[in-house]
Amino acid sequence: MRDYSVRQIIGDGQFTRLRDMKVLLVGAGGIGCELLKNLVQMGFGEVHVVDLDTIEISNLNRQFLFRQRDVKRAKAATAVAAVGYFSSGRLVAHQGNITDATVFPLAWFRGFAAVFNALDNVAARRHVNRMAQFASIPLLESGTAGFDGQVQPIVPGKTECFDCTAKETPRTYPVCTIRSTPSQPVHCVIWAKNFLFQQLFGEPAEPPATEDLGTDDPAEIARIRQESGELAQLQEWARTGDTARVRAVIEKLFVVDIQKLAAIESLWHTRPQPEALEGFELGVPSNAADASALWGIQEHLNRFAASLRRLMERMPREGSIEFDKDDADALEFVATAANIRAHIFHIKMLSVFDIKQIAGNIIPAIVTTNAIIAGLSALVSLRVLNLLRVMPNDPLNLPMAFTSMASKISSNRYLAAPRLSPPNPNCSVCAHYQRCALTVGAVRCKTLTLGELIEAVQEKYGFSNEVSVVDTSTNRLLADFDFDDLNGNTLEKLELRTGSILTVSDDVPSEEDNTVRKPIEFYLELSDSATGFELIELPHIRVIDKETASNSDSVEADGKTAEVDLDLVDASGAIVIQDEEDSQPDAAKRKHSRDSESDDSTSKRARLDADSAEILILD
Ligand SMILES: Nc1ncnc2c1ncn2[C@@H]1O[C@H](COP(=O)(O)OP(=O)(O)OP(=O)(O)O)[C@@H](O)[C@H]1O
Ligand SMILES: [Zn+2]
Repeated sequence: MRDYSVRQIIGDGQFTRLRDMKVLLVGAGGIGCELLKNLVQMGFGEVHVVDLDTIEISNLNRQFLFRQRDVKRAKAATAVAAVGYFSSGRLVAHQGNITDATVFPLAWFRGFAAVFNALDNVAARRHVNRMAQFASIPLLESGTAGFDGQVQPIVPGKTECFDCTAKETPRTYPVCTIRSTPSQPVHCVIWAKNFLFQQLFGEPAEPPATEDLGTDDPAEIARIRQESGELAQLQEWARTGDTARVRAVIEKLFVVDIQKLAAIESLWHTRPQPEALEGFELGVPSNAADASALWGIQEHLNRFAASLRRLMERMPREGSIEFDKDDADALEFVATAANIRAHIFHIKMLSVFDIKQIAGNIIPAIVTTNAIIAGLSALVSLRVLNLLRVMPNDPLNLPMAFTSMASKISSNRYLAAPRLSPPNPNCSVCAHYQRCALTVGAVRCKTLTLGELIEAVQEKYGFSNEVSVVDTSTNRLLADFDFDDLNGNTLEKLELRTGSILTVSDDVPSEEDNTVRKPIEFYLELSDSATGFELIELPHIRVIDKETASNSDSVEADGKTAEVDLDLVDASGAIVIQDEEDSQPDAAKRKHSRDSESDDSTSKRARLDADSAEILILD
């Protein structure tokens, strides 16, 4: 009997519960295909799979539910069809973007016993995390990067959430390191790809502001500015496909510019001085082009000249060329330019293959890591769903699993399972606010004004007369203690709809009990079925005093409005909040101190969780 093993592990009674459970899997890629197979084999009663994408040929090497004939078909439906023949439960596929609140509203999330994330980007992960918090359902978050992988169980209110720790943003380098003082191969690759290739063949870009150059040295700033001006000439040659100028371009980039740079003595007290390629010769590229071998400088020069010529020839036809690692001319140009620059600056040269990985921001997906992580995610879910009776009263003792070979968490073990942390009191997603859904009839939305809503909230939860209301989903300030211009507008006019998140906060102590209320986030749901003529039905939640809710004294009551810069008004009349780090949650901006053990695992996790498309592997 197929269920035999699971029944043995969790017992017949618990297996009956599992058979009744409906779970959601988001993402049917590398981890998702493995996980779907696991969930079906475990016997969950109903599994829904969401994926927005269709199958690419490059997915076939690791997304084993897909075959050649499936290329271009929807991932979710194909994956479901592939496991259908051994499934004893109900399977439902959805092709769509999980962040689309009209297709996947909060009410829909509420129907699941647990959500499994098998995504590849931070934005979607963050969205599902927030929905799981609103719906109060456990989330099994997972991710892999090469040999590293991680599973984080998130139990709302009990363990830290995906946003409790800052996620790494793409790595950036000061302009001066890239343009003047490279010291690592990656600096040369970025110069070749993001600066040189972009300047010669890309859409014209704004020059960086002086304060962004990362240096105060006036001679160096003047040189960078002059170099940019001289590039205009090179751009003109590239744009018009003037291939007679190939030699002149090389002369400018690798001789004249380097001589000028070498002459700025202040730069070379602590670094080796670059050496210009004076008297270089150009020859014919050799036929043997092994991309994983290290070529000599002459071969690089020959190939740089040849790829430059080919790209120049394309320019009059194509207008501009965007860097694409799979465009052979573009890759050869960037790889050879990076290595010639590395040679000049006495930096190690790399193979074209290695440069392709760096320039394409590629970390190879390892099918075994995906399988291990999917297996752990499925196993941990038994604990999260209380199907295993092991220390059920200690949610922090759920294993958060890491593979550790590459992340060096432990040199002796491949897997590490550190204890979970409780929610970070400063996390804007799981701790800083209280949250609940607010259902308004679709018809009522056309008449209900913002002012009426504010009054109802004040009355129900004991807020003062000076509340502020922010539409967090679009970052608009709708009302404030000295901004009530929109109070007469209806929710419909304010373009509030299903999926809008309204944050209501207050800094003034309530008259009722002289305490300052913790801000509330309302997830707005418009319902066709909600009728009734009463104002609105506000959910019953216990409104906690801000001081008791948070034991941190460094946090302001309202992280969002505290950073408002009131200078932009949108079409609806709302004030657009100019938040310096829009994409970062409040938690990400604040330092979160922890003990050293969890610090270590946290920083590892931040690295693993970063959007894989944005990670740059350096060594
Ligand atoms: N917002 C989203 N809504 C639904 N599915 C998503 C969303 N964002 C990403 N996904 C899906 O999550 C899956 C992640 O899988 P994986 O990391 O293996 O990436 P991939 O796109 O399949 O592979 P690769 O990036 O290497 O081509 C993909 O199938 C992707 O379509
Ligand atoms: Zn959190």
